Amino acid sequence: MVVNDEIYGEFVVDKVLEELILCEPVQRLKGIHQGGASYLVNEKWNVTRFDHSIGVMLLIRKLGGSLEEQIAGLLHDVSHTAFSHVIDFVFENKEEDYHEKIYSSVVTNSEIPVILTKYGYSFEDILFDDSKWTLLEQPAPELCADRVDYTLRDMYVYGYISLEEVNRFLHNLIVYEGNMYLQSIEVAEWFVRTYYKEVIDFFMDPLNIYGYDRLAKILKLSLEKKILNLNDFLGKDDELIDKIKSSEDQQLLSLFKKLNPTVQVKEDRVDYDLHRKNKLRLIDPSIVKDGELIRASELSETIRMMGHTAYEKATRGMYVKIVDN
Ligand SMILES: Nc1nc2c(ncn2[C@H]2C[C@H](O)[C@@H](COP(=O)(O)OP(=O)(O)OP(=O)(O)O)O2)c(=O)[nH]1
Repeated sequence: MVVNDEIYGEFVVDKVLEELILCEPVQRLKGIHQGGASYLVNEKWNVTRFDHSIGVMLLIRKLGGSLEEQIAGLLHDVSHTAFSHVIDFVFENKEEDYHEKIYSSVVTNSEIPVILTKYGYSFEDILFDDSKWTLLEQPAPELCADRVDYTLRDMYVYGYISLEEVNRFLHNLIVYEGNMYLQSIEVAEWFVRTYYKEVIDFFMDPLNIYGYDRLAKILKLSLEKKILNLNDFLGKDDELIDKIKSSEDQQLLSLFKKLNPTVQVKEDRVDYDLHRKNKLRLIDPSIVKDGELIRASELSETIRMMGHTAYEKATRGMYVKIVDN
């Protein structure tokens, strides 16, 4: 099977990956938007968990990761519920990790174990201990395939960075003692700037904050009214919307009308209708220099400044005034 990705290019993938890509739990991710409510307030903010999962798998492969780690990368988000992280706002889950809590049950109850067993792999060994996949996941503030892919993909597709810049970054990325690092401080500065465009400017864009708030309210109310049950969240975004709309509940229908791309909102810290904080996400990648690892912030005043600004903005949160909805 040939997989074509707009960031990493074209690759022929192994039979086991092909079967996993085509299985229902992975295909379902085509109907789960990466940015949750984002596509409802801006049609262009439409990256899916499928695009990201393929990207993570290919980035691991590009960096020489094993087939097992590529499998773990492809499947790492398979338990994301409809609208991705919006569920964390429905349940006021500050760790934003609902999908991780249900991961083993979603995988175990799917066809994934049978596929992996058929190819001689143990699904528990590959999928239930991320700590051995050092390219796939690393605690912040380091880089890892998950964090790098969602940043490059969202920022490239939404028009904030060019493919040329992405390629310059990818050429600078190396694997050292099993982890990914950068070699140049200039490239580290570019990535840190891009990461904060993603997790501060984009996540905290007043329109995104508004979309998350409205959609979380709609979903919460739909659960309370028993129009949705928790199992429905294992379906796709559109299926949930259809189920809510077909209930013909007037309160929910009128809330939905106010969730659309013509809404106008702005930041206003004095006169505001909503305020929200996201999980704090900070980045400070290590650089490999003469066989030694040095944190980028130790080498760059610019990176220290960007970190302070991001910390301030994230801990203050976003105050949103609804201008017209
Ligand atoms: N618009 C928007 N998108 C979000 C928000 N939170 C997460 N996302 C989307 C954008 C990214 O593509 C992606 C990042 O979340 P993931 O579940 O893929 O990564 P995770 O939270 O494990 O990343 P981390 O370890 O914290 O770097 O999800 C949010 O509050 N607003």
